[in-house]
Amino acid sequence: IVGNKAKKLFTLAFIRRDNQVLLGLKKRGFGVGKWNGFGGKLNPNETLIDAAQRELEEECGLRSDHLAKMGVLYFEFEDNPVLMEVHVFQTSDFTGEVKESEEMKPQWYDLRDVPFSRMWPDDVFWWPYLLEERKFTGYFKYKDQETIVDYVIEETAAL
Ligand SMILES: Cc1cc(-c2ccco2)c2oc(N)nc2c1
Repeated sequence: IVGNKAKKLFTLAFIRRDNQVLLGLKKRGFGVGKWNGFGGKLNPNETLIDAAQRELEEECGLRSDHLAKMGVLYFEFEDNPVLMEVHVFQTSDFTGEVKESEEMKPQWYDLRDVPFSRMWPDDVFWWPYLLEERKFTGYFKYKDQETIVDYVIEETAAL
């Protein structure tokens, strides 16, 4: 399903604490106005973990040496040649103080109150895997930032 489009790597990290998850409200740029995990593009010569750790610290002030790989999500937009390959990480083992950045306004959410209506529409399909610590691989084709026209999600043995 991922054909031969040019793939661009991104990271996405979720911080857990007790029955809460830390989300960030994107203040500008891609996905502005949506709550999401923390992440972004890789710099040249950066590994996925390096990039995930860097973006986490830049966007919310927290650091972790224990980011566990939870899933890979592929996103494409109908009118866009790029295939986004987003590597999803999670940890409850972190240090530092939560701080707002220019990119993100962080806020703790109870897992029973996750604001899915103000997040990317694909999240409802894979968050159950994330919360149950089950590895997943997903593919979502978007028409626009609110409309999914096609998707596949599956549990993945090894990532
Ligand atoms: C199309 C799209 C992109 C991202 C993304 C970009 C960088 C990191 O993640 C998403 O994140 C989530 N939760 N849905 C997403 C959809």
